Amino acid sequence: MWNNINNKLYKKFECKNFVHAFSFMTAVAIAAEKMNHHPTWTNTYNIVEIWLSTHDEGNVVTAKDEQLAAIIDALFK
Ligand SMILES: C[C@H](O)[C@H](O)[C@H]1CNC2=NC(N)=NC(=O)C2=N1
Repeated sequence: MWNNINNKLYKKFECKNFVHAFSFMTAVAIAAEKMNHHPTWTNTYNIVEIWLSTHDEGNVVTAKDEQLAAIIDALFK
């Protein structure tokens, strides 16, 4: 589940391996680009950590972040 930490939605995804992590990130990147709303993230081998906030609104959580979070959850398989 996503946690609201310091005005960012945060979630840690544990993937099977690096290939799974990177294919998940690729799917997220395509979705993010389509909605012109982009994650802040890190990847270490099978772990993908994601933070979502809206820079244009002064780095707060907006409906766009909630929307992207739901899409990301749906893409995690
Ligand atoms: C110019 C461009 O449309 C904006 O900077 C977009 C791009 N992607 C973005 N992504 C996020 N997470 N927040 C934004 O406010 C944002 N704004």
